[in-house]
Amino acid sequence: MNQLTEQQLNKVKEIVQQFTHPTLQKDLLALNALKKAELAGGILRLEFTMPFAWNSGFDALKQATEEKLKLAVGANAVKWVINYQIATLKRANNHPAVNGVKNIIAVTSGKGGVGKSTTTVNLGLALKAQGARVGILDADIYGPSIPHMLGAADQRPTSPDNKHITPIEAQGIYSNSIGYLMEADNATIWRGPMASSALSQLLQETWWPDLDYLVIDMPPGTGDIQLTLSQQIPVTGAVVVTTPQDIALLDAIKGIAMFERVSVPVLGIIENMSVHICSNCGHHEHIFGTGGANRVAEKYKTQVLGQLPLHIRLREDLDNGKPTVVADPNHEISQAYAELASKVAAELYWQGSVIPSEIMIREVK
Ligand SMILES: Nc1ncnc2c1ncn2[C@@H]1O[C@H](COP(=O)(O)OP(=O)(O)OP(=O)(O)O)[C@@H](O)[C@H]1O
Repeated sequence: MNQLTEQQLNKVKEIVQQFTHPTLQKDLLALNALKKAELAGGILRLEFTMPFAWNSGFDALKQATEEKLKLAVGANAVKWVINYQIATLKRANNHPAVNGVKNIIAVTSGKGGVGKSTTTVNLGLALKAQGARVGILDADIYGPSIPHMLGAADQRPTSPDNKHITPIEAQGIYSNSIGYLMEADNATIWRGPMASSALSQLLQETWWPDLDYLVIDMPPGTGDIQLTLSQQIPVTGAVVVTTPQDIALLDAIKGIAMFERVSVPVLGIIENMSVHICSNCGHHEHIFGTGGANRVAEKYKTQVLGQLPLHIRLREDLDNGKPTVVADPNHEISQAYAELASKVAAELYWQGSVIPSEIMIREVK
């Protein structure tokens, strides 16, 4: 039974409305996120529904408002509930959706070796930790490293109906990769014009479970394959991974230009190896310089979504098949990915337009 008086309910709403967070461009009431407020047996029960993965924001909300709420309604405790009804957003070039997949995030880089796969895996896992259902498609034909990074290199997908491939479930997310289908050395035969059509086929013919976000590790570079793929894949938004070095930044600019040419929205730049953190003493050192990604973002009217450190732990955990985000969720690296994931999920929502007919309801906690 709801024992809140109208006055108390208004007070609760006011406190919720006043909460601000970097991921919110509208307050929670304007977003229609507060679905229920009830007081029973001294416990205030608040139920929210959000259109993008928001567990970090929810934690911040609890921290900032719990004491005020208890005081306002005379409750002993607050029971917090968050549900997700993650929005499906408009896809580039109005492509039809991939079965089961609400939103596709393409992780790209203008050149190889900047940490695109590292970013894909940790971003995917961090999006899951933010409350979303996540898949990863490894489209990096030049080096399909995702199976190894997820500790699933020995697994092989099955095809129960001889038409579709069942993705591999590892670390709580679903993945598919050319790396699962053939030995690493043979993957190179996928180069050339057949690569892009084969990759589109892999995307379409994977039996994805219901996913809020499918993160795609795109092949590095800005050549024909990348261009064709960007045109073929129903991308919601692309992110460009770069390092602070000038040369990598120049390649990032080419990447941004390529997406603009094929009308794929660029969510922003992710600066990898932004600062070196010494694993012995924790000292932070900007070995590749500072501010470059910010300058490019400003010039090309985009934004820096996150800055990830260069840290030996990141590489070691990936080599061991247990990415840092799951191996040590409280590590400062994992915190940086959590921040990145909540920013990516929020930006996707705020920059996109919702396709109402494709909304599905799902309870998470
Ligand atoms: N921030 C980081 N800190 C420490 N090691 C990193 C970091 N980012 C990437 N690495 C390591 O650098 C190597 C290359 O990274 P990764 O495979 O992610 O690059 P990539 O851009 O996907 O490469 P390619 O484009 O050639 O596929 C890997 O061994 C990875 O563990």
